[in-house]
Amino acid sequence: MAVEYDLVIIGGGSAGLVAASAGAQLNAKVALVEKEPRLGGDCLHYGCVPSKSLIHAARVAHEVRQAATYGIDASIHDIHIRKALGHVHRVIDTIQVHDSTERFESLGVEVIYGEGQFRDRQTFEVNGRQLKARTYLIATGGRPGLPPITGLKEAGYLTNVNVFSIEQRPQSLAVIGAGPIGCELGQAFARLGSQVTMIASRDHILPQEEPEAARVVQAQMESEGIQILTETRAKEVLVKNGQKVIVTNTGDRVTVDEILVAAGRVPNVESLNLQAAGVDVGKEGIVVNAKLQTSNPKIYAAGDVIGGYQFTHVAGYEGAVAMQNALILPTKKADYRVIPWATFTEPELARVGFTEEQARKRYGDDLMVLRHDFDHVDRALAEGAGIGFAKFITRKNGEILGAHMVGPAAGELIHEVVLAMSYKLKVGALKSIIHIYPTLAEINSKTALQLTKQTYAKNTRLQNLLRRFFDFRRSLGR
Ligand SMILES: Cc1cc2nc3c(=O)[nH]c(=O)nc-3n(C[C@H](O)[C@H](O)[C@H](O)COP(=O)(O)OP(=O)(O)OC[C@H]3O[C@@H](n4cnc5c(N)ncnc54)[C@H](O)[C@@H]3O)c2cc1C
Ligand SMILES: NC(=O)c1ccc[n+]([C@@H]2O[C@H](COP(=O)([O-])OP(=O)(O)OC[C@H]3O[C@@H](n4cnc5c(N)ncnc54)[C@H](O)[C@@H]3O)[C@@H](O)[C@H]2O)c1
Repeated sequence: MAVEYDLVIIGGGSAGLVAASAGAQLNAKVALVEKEPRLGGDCLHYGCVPSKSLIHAARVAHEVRQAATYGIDASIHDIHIRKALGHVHRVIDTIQVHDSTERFESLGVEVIYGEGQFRDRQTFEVNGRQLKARTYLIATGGRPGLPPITGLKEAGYLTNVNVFSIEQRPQSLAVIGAGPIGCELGQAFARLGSQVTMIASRDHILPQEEPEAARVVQAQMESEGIQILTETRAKEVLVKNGQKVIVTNTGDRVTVDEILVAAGRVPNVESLNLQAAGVDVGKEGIVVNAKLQTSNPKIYAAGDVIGGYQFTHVAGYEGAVAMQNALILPTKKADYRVIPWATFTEPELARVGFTEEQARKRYGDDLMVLRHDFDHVDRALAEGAGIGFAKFITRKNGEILGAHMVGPAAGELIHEVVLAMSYKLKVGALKSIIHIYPTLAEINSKTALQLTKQTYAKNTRLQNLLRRFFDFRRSLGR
């Protein structure tokens, strides 16, 4: 039976938009279904873009506070959160043009606004229309998860969905969850003048990261006046005298004006009637194989809705892989060997590949840990940013297994290592290219040089040989 579309994509966020634009440019007939009245998804409206824009405003405030260090008399009279959020929304509006309906329609994508559901394995119904496609891509993303905290709903709370629309800056803010959302926004609000308390379930913040790198961020946040309660879980929320009181498992009581919940994400699957389509859902989201096919091989899924690495760049990559498999032949496997990411706190924390612990489990003693501190990078010192370090984990032969950077511009600097890992270059390649002086990027060559230094320090035979060689040459007098 003939069908109307080559590909129907459900969800117009990072994964769906990449798939839609690439699919249409291949001349396939593509429809894109989006439940909100605009394209862009979480990243543009409630995630990466607003958070990084607010972080920028917060950094300006922080730098004004630091100005005296450089002999500049400056002070903050007031911080107008609505104006800071005005900057946030101007950035969103500017980027929205790139993700506009008109742009996608001009590429040949049929954009349909509405929330639909599968009727059977090949039919998706939206706005009373029955769409029939040869293949589908589900890219409906996720939403904030709500931990089981008694009284939280009744007391009211913020999440990344409504925090960028608040009218007033909370004088005091508790952040439940110390993952990337909690840390980025917690530090931003603290710098914008809120008294912030973070409730962290583990013994340090950012538990997905290399622990010693996460601790550098934690120390900086604490030095800025953020209170971090570690190994603590929010259990209950009470309302007293118009304030919210969080009762924790350790018996602490945190009294605040507002609560920001940043305690993980859940996939958007409920409204799609996936059972009718034969699509299985697991604990993390829609279950896919390496080619991003669901249990119904004509239906693909990509982005946050499949769990895994929940980043815009990964969603876009998965969208492209799924689109190619759906439209051409299902031969391409998603390759997660080299996936970088960064948390945009200050200092930034960036990572690619294994942590030291993961690498040790896999490679045992065939491991080198190379480290260089930013306080030995001249440019970092010049900029008053000599905090943090780079740590590369390699095999003894120089194969790079992972890299962790915490410090100024870490999210930019990590890309040199990403390139090396992607093209299977050994760590020596980072040492041997000439880096511009004085740049932050020198940290890459300086860290890579540690392999040579450590190897040489252990090789007493070579050291003795060289000593004798130079003794001999001096004895010749020429
Ligand atoms: C506060 C915050 C900060 C972040 N910062 C970063 C960052 O700095 N860098 C980074 O890489 N990642 C960041 N992320 C993660 C990033 O936003 C996500 O990984 C990314 O948006 C996932 O893209 P997606 O296409 O899977 O989902 P989304 O972008 O969420 O898109 C899903 C789309 O599907 C639509 N939809 C949902 N259900 C339906 C339905 N039933 N029918 C039709 N449409 C539907 C939604 O409305 C949405 O438009 C951040 C996330 C948050 C919350
Ligand atoms: N810069 C970036 O790339 C960036 C920024 C923000 C978010 N993201 C993406 O969004 C995803 C979700 O971020 P997130 O920070 O919400 O989730 P997360 O899952 O990384 O962290 C949430 C933390 O909250 C804790 N928690 C849960 N219930 C709690 C309770 N009752 N009390 C105290 N702590 C509790 C969890 O143990 C966990 O450590 C991330 O995994 C990341 O992929 C990326």
